[in-house]
Amino acid sequence: MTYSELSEQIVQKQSYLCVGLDTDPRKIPKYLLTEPDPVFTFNKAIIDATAEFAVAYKPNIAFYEAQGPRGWESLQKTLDYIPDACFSIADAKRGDIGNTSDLYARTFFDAEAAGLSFDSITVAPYMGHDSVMPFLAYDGKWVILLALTSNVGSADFQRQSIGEQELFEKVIETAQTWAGPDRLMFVVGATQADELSRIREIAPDNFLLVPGVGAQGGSLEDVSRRGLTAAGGLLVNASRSILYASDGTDFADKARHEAKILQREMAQYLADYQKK
Ligand SMILES: O=c1ccn([C@@H]2O[C@H](COP(=O)(O)O)[C@@H](O)[C@H]2O)c(=O)[nH]1
Repeated sequence: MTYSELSEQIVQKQSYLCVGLDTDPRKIPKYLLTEPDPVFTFNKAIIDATAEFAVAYKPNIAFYEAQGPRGWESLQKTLDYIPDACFSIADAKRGDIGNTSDLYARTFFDAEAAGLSFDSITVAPYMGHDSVMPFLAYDGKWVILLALTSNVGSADFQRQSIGEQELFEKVIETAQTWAGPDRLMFVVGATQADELSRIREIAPDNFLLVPGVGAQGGSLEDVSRRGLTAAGGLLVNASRSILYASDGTDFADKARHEAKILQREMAQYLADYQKK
């Protein structure tokens, strides 16, 4: 999916909601466990219930890898089920020496390798340019680089000063020499909304993937007021608050309700941005 197609989806749906598919068999409604593939059955219902309000879906790969071969099968079926109009994100947080990153990129981008062809993958920047480049070798695919993450441990390294900058700023600035905003996004936690104005100064056009609203307590309003751009520029993720809104037979209805609440709020922030 291109930058302008993503931006058009945001306008069309009046939403920049990314639904995180962090599907844990221990948390899904018990009655689904008798299904041949409970994780896929759950994801299918969640996607059907939320597609009207979401522009992106983000399976977190850990939840699938933890299930072994069955998990990979659920992941592949889930990716195939995500509507073409929606942006898909493999939240895999990969990155290694180039030789190895190349295989990670093949795994998530080349359908002929592992059966998966995500639009994008999250990548850790710690090993530098040659660990990221193999992901950028795939035309039309996106790298979403961890910049300022939502967890408290982000202070350990990402907030450390190096010269005039903090490390996350250096990551954002340097990575922009590797690819343009049409191929490169950054992860910025919703819990870090205070830093968003500063981040927008150094990355005015890049989309930001923003996890941390809902279960982690980040404010959608703060993120939106500081992070929105003319193209939208945000994908705000919510996983647990949508997926596990109910553990009963009404789980999909409740998920839809939660997604709709977030979309309604987003529509308001988009309208406010246009008026600025
Ligand atoms: O900084 C980060 C980077 C990634 N995540 C991931 O996003 C979702 C958040 O889930 P919630 O249930 O909405 O809290 C999850 O997959 C994380 O691994 C993040 O939270 N923060």
